[in-house]
This record gives sequence, C-alpha cells and structure tokens, in this order.
Amino acid sequence: MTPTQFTELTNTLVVSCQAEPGLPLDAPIHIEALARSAVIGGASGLRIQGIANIRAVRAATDLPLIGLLKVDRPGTDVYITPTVADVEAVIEAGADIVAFDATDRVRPDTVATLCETVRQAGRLSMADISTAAEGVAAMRVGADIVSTTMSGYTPHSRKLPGPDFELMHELAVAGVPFAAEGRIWTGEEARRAFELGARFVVVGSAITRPDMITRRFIDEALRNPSRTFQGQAAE
Ligand SMILES: CC(=O)N[C@H](C=O)[C@@H](O)[C@H](O)[C@H](O)COP(=O)(O)O
Repeated sequence: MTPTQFTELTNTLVVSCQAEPGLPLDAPIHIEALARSAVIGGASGLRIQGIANIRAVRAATDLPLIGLLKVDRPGTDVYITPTVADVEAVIEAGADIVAFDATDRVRPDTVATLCETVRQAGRLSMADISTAAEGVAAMRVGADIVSTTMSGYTPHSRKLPGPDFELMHELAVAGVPFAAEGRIWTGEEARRAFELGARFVVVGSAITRPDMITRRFIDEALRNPSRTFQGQAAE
C-alpha cells in the first residue's frame, strides 16, 4: 500500500473483527475465523484489536490489516492505541495501517508524534476522530486518513443512534479523506456513506458480534405486535 492513497481499499468494505473481553469470541482463534469468514464474503481489509489477534490474522491473510490496541493508560480517557509504545507494538504485530485515537482530549502522546512513529515505520496512519475539527487537525499533523470511529464516544461529539452522516458531510466539505465507521448496520447506510465521499466503509458489530445481532433481532421482533417471538426484550 502506498501512503496517502489507500488504493486497495478505495470503495470497498473493511470488516472490524473484535470481541468484548470475556465474551465467547474473545480469543485469537475466533477472531481469525471471523476475519477469514469476512474475507470469503468479500471484505477487502480487516480492522483488528489486540496484539495476539493482529498476529493471528496477519498470519492468515495478506489483505490490508488495520491494527489497534484498546488499552487503559493512567490519566487519560483515550483508549485506542494511546501511546507511541502502543503504536510500535501494533506495527510489530504486523499491521499495515495503525488506528489510534485523535480526539481532542488529554492524551499521553501527541497525535503528531503517533503519526510520525507510523510514518517512520513505513505504515499508514488512521486517525479515529469524533468531530470534523479533529479530522482537519489530524490531517495537518500528518495522518494519512481519518475515520469517524469516535463520533458519539467523546463528551463533545454528537450522540446518534446510527452513523454520523453529518460528520461525513463536514469532512468531505473540508477536503479531509475519511473512512466511514461506527454504527453502520445496513447496506443502505454504507451506500450513503460512499455517496457522502467515504474512501471505504468499516463495519464491525453488524457483521462480527453475534450477541448484538441476536439482541437486535429480538428487540425488532418484539416491537412488532402482530407477531409472537420467544425472546426477552432489552431492559
Ligand atoms: C468506539 C470504539 O471503540 N470503536 C471500536 C474501534 O475499533 C470498535 O469497538 C467498533 O466495533 C468499530 O469502530 C466498528 O464500529 P461498529 O461496531 O459500530 O460497526
């Protein structure tokens, strides 16, 4: 992959294969199986969390791999690849693209430093942002692309039940290259993201989190009074 172009991923679907700690799929063998299944289904790239998971998926495919590390570091709310050491670990595990939080919050290492670390290693940086201003700032300090990942997950961003299409529009108007990510559950939503200018679309939960998919099916069915459905409504 060549920096700033993301040609292999342009107009394609990237599947994020992640499992919450403690859930049954939270093991490298399962994450790798999810990733290989997504590839069979047509995914052009994968977004993988955790060093052991990145290693396992790297060994299984040559497709572009976006790596990240979710970790608690003292003194910060930033949890996606917060430090230079975390970036280096993700690179060492085999990621082609390193995703890290680039939101406007107290952080251990600057976004510029993280971008530079990725660049020096010959990889691409993906800055996870929650507002258009953060996207512009990340590109200014050297990010290769931004992703709308963090919209809804910072105190200062929009809280929406679905994808943040307004943020996508704002990024397009500002000329910021972006991936659309976060709460995309349907093909129609993915298509709209492309229409708004997304380079590629990242889908996670809707494809790789069976517990959430099951929950949605049950809730949807129970909302329809003309049918009976054996299941429990969410509280
Ligand atoms: C906010 C945050 O920590 N997002 C994480 C980033 O890697 C993942 O938990 C999400 O699954 C991923 O962004 C894909 O989004 P969705 O699962 O909604 O399709």
